[in-house]
Amino acid sequence: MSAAHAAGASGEVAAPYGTGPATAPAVPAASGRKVRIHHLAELKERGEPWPMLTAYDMYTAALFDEAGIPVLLVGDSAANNVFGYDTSLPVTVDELLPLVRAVTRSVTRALVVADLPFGSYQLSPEQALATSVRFMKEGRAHAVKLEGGRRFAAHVEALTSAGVPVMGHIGFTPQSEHNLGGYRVQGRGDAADVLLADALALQEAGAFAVVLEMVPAEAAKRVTHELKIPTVGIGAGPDCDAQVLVWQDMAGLRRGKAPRFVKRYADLAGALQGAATAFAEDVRRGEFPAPEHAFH
Ligand SMILES: Nc1nc(=O)c2c([nH]1)NC[C@@H]1CN(c3ccc(C(=O)N[C@@H](CCC(=O)O)C(=O)O)cc3)CN21
Ligand SMILES: CC(C)C(=O)C(=O)O
Ligand SMILES: [Mg+2]
Repeated sequence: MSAAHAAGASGEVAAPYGTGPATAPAVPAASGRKVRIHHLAELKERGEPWPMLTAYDMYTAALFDEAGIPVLLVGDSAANNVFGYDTSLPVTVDELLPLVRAVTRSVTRALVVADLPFGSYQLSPEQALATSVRFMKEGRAHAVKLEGGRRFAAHVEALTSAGVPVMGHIGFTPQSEHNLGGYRVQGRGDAADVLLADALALQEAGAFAVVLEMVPAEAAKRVTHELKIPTVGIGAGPDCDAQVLVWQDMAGLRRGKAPRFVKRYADLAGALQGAATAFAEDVRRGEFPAPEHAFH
């Protein structure tokens, strides 16, 4: 895939789902209708994989929405990818809320999921609900996501009972990186049974989907087949019902070594740095502004 194609410059970004000629789309792709959680369940039934990306601001939210990404995640990975922290642990609800608000303001159809940050839900189901209500009321989020399996089933239950759709997240859970001993694959060998038990508990508690991060492809395949709700993989192989990436990784804005599970579809770092360098040179040479950029 060319960079121009990947960036949508050609205007022919691949239709991501449900656009077969005679069949009604499972997700209201170009119709302008809002994506709902039942659409995602329908995609699983049809065996149609769907994409999810993070978004943290207006332009990315609007572009990804127009590109037909049905679900956007305002990740707590904003810690790393917006605020410049070295882990996702320090980011707060007060830091994430304005990003969630910017994204929900900028989409017409994507389902926007707000990631609950470390410390904002673990204390109790009540704390999880209070935080989620802020993301829904102030951020206008459509759903929330939290990390953890069986131990968080009560939290998920409290949210879904209150009308808050919940996406789970198991496998490698970055908010527990110090407990898990760093960025490591989870669910190898016997731990695959733990992964499945956690996934089933989240489904039972009412989660509408579950992220599987950095788990062996075989374990993710098993969980995907055992669950009625969709699995969303990141470093979890090809058999998940959906795939998610952090947008700055996918678009090559973040520099340095990307995790193995990342595929780069563009070189935004190169493009942006090239633009800034060209602008700087123009100004230093007195070539910008030209007459057409000035008022006469
Ligand atoms: N930009 C970005 N992308 C992400 O995918 C991401 C974040 N930030 N922040 C929050 C979490 C942290 N994540 C990460 C970050 C790095 C690796 C990583 O470096 N993985 C290596 C080592 C794996 C190993 O040691 O087994 C890899 O090669 O995949 C994995 C997950 C996923 N999330
Ligand atoms: C990587 C995704 C699943 C995430 O949780 C985040 O971006 O915060
Ligand atoms: Mg996250």
